[in-house]
Amino acid sequence: MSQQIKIFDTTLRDGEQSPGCSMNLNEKLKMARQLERLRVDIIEAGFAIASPGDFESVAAIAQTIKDCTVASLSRLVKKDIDASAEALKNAVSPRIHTFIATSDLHMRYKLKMKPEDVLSQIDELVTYARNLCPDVEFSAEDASRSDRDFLCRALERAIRAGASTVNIPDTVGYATPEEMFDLISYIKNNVPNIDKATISVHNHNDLGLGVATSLASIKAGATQVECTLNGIGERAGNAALEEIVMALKTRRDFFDCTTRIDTTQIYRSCTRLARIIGQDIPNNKAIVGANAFLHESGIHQHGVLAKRETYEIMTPESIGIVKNNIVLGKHSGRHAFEDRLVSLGYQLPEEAIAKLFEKFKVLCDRKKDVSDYDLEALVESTSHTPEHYKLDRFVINSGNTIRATAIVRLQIDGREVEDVAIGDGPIFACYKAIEKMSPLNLKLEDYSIRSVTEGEDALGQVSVKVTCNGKTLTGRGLSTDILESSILAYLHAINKFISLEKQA
Ligand SMILES: CC(=O)SCCNC(=O)CCNC(=O)[C@H](O)C(C)(C)COP(=O)(O)OP(=O)(O)OC[C@H]1O[C@@H](n2cnc3c(N)ncnc32)[C@H](O)[C@@H]1OP(=O)(O)O
Ligand SMILES: CC(C)C(=O)C(=O)O
Ligand SMILES: [Mg+2]
Repeated sequence: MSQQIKIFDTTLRDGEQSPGCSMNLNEKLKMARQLERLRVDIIEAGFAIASPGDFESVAAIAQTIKDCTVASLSRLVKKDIDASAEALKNAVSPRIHTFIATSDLHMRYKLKMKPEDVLSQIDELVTYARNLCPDVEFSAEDASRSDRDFLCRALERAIRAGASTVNIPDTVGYATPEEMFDLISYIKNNVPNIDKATISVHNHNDLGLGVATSLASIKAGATQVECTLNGIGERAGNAALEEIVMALKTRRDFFDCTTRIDTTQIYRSCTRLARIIGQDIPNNKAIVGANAFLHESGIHQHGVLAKRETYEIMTPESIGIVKNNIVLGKHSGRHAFEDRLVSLGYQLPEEAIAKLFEKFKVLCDRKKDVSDYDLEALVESTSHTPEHYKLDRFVINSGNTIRATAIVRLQIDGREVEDVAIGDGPIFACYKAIEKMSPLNLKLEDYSIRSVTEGEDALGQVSVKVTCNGKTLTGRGLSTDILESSILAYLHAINKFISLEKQA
């Protein structure tokens, strides 16, 4: 019988450790609901001790998600474990995930602990975690660079203390696929009672091998794999969920493994994440890149026309790319609009649908046909952040021989405010005018624009990264006018800062 592999998604924890990928509470909840629809087995919701915001997100996800286990990360430290247990107290299926490094390098220079003390800490604190939660995962950080026999002793002690999952991370993406295969085989043969625990892997992508080492580990007998959507994560990222899942599905003949994943939710999950964090998926990204199912050259086109399988090993439909024959536009009514939202996987409250329908109608005046991409962009860019700063209107004077001048009028908490500024280009003139109206000390770190759809009336989505008081947040704006999208993106980031400050 095929082996079922558990998919442990850490987009909201390790993924969020990726620079510029921070998400606020609403964004994390939105992603967690999507991960539930994707049917991952475990959602790592955060690191509860890390900050009040992280604690709150773990607690909210634990409370909301019913069909997946919800995990919170903790160092092998009492107060971290307590924070995880507390944040997870309302979860249907909670998991405390606790870790400590087992490599000489980490123990000596980072933890400044003797190996024997690490083992005692495993005995004491895995037991402590197990008394607070029936499901405990233990990770041996930097396992792939650890002394194998010491690693086996650490895993043995963790299982004896009550861990039901032992995770063998390739923390710095150093291992080759063959080495990971050997390591998992060695652990299976040398750790007493290993059959009482699920063997998991968590592989990083520093050498671009994260997916390959994960698949090799599965081949050797690991039955849980930790991964993230789009492969986001610390440094070069983690193994990409969509690549692992589709490799197992497409090459079932080779791996003989299944997952619980609804693969038709993959495309939606990856694009939704990309929109939320404001990081585009590269065109050539495996599975979900824009080019993944395109055929450019004549010989390939000829082959695909003759028989699709000549150049396609999976179908776009299998990851949820669907063509729709009902065209949404200015003459569409609320029923068709709502129906399309549901088919795109959005279950929204009445007021949210009503607000979106209004925006949809405004968009229809500017755009002939509204595609699924437009609609998704509209939903994703509809801010759940209270709009303290709202755009009223703007006027720009710009040209190739003059510096740009922008007059921007805002509603700030209902008050009308206007200012003017000169800048290098129209966008930066607008940003300067906004900065003059705000007491915040804002610094634009990154700006990117992309066309969400095609044609003259395409929607332009602007993503900005802005730093203020040591925090970096992203903002997104969407419009058929790129100057308007740019202003909306900046205001979105400002509104997020203000909401964060009000929460603190
Ligand atoms: C491989 C990974 O992805 S691990 C997860 C990485 N993620 C994060 O670090 C994000 C969240 N982290 C944080 O918010 C903070 O680092 C906190 C709240 C956890 C700790 O903050 P601080 O108390 O200020 O400590 P700081 O981060 O500077 O240093 C880490 C401390 O934890 C210790 N530590 C690190 N890992 C572990 C562990 N697994 N178990 C026990 N102690 C550990 C370090 O030795 C160091 O101890 P010291 O303060 O006695 O020198
Ligand atoms: C905390 C552990 C599982 C981790 O993220 C790593 O080792 O990369
Ligand atoms: Mg990691």
